Amino acid sequence: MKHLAALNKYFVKYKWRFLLGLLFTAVSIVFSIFQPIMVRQIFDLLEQNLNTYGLVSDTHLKGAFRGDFTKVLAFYGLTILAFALLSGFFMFLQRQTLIVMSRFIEYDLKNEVYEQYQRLDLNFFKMHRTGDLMSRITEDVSRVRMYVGPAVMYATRTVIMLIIIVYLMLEVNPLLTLYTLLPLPFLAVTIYYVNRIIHRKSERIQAQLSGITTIAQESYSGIRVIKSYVQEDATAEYFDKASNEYRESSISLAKTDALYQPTMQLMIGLSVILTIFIGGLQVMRGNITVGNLAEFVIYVNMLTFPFFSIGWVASMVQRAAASQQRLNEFLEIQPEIKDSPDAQTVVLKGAVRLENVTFTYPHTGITALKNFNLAIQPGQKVAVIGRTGSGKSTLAQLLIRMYDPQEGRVELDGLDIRGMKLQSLREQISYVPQDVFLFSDTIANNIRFARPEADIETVKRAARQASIEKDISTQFREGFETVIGERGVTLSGGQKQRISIARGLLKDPNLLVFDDCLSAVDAKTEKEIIGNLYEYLRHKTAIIITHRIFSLFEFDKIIVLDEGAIVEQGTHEELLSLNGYYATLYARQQSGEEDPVMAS
Ligand SMILES: Nc1ncnc2c1ncn2[C@@H]1O[C@H](COP(=O)(O)OP(=O)(O)OP(=O)(O)O)[C@@H](O)[C@H]1O
Repeated sequence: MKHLAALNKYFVKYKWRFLLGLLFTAVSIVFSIFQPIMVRQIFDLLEQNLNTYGLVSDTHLKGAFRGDFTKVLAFYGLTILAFALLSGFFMFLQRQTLIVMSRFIEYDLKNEVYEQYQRLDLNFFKMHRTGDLMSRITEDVSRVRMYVGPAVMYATRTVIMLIIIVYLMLEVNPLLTLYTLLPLPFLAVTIYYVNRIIHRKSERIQAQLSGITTIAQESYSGIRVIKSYVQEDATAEYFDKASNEYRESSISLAKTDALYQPTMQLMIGLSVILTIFIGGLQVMRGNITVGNLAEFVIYVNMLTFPFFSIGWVASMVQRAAASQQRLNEFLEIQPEIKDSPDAQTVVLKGAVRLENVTFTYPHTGITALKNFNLAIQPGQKVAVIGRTGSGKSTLAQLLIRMYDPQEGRVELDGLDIRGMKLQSLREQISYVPQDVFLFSDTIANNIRFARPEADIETVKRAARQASIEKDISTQFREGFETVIGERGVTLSGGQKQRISIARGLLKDPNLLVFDDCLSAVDAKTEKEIIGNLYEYLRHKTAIIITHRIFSLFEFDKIIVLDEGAIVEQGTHEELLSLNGYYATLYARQQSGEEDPVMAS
């Protein structure tokens, strides 16, 4: 329960809505209480007057008596109706305040969780599964909403109702009150346990459903592989097995559900029978009136839902507490990569320096860079070449401070990047990653991702520089407004890479890092892009990570990485004359051979 205390700030934030909600609840209950009181009065009136009515023999007098009595009954009927309407109206207001408040809190909480996701560093995401991350923002938040909304609402209703009704009942007859209330706690306990069983079963069904969804999703996205390996039957069998398990669980839940209602009805029925039986005896003894008995029967009916909701609310609160505990733990995580208190905003010119940098990925223990040194002057173009897994991408990740090195320092313009504001640092570096990620949005919006205010001409210029403009305007009917992604057009690997390059170019900073982002582009287009880049990068610093040697591009420096350290460096000519790894790679590339070392 203590975990739920974290939500109190929201009750304070929405205090007026909350207090009004409580007031409406109380008013609605007060109006509903009049109904049994009025019924009691009608019964008592009937009891007292029917005997007298039977004794009257004069037809004229009998008629007048009946007329008056009908008027009284009509008055009571209309009053009960008016109170019921008023009670209903305030119940409506109660939901409009308390349930609406819970929706506001849900919205705030989702934003809080989402903002925390944005704050956390890459390491966190590497260590958690996407499914778990998604369930925090969906399932956990909605379970917590059940606490701040329905649970609070029903709990308040139950408490107020119990106090008023039990007081009224005790006023009439304490013994009858005891007997009437006796079965109701059993009802609450039963509901609590049945709810737990239902919840456990629903959880299992939910997990199975998400398993089925994953299988279906993978089958759709991997349909080409499935078909080409003729695995349709095997995949269908796999799906069938998962689907069958889901069906079994659903049937089991349906059985429990089917028992739920009748059990409840049975308990309520028992209560009513007990009330009538004990109450009847009390009436015969003259302790209470028939009106009291009728009043009690209505009270029992009015109390069943509150008792029912005790069990329900208890399991809701329990679930919400578990979810809130997970959320609290998550919200308390401090990202390792964050602004230091004295972090500076910088304007970068593009000087890069890595000094004795050693970096080990925390969750795998793989040391990707060892005692690494590199110095780049503003405006220089540097190529980074090396076999797969040699640490090239890691170098890029360290420059944009996705990770901090365990040893050594990374400096830009002579300043340790740990002393710079993260936003300022990342805003001034264009990083074109190896794995392209495009959003399900228009091509133009994908390109202007870093600068949403960029006009279409700027977008087109960036596309032209990345040699993708022609493809966009000639191949897609809606040009730059074409939506890409699941429900839009599918782009080729090379097209995606070039859109990603255009996104990086449009940002237009002084320092650019291209991480093997021309691997899916054909030789002719590659030549074209390099030609464009040559001009674009004239006054900028660029680090181009690549598998292939761009002999057309005159690099100030080419470094060859192996196992996290520089093994060769120099200009193209210098490296050729070394006759080492670079020279071998160049010779293979010139003769059109695949590089066996690279592919290893
Ligand atoms: N996010 C990560 N978490 C853990 N280990 C990683 C991560 N990224 C890379 N590594 C490991 O660090 C080493 C260097 O990887 P890196 O991605 O820097 O190599 P690379 O030279 O860019 O390779 P490629 O050319 O295949 O992209 C590899 O052994 C790799 O397995």
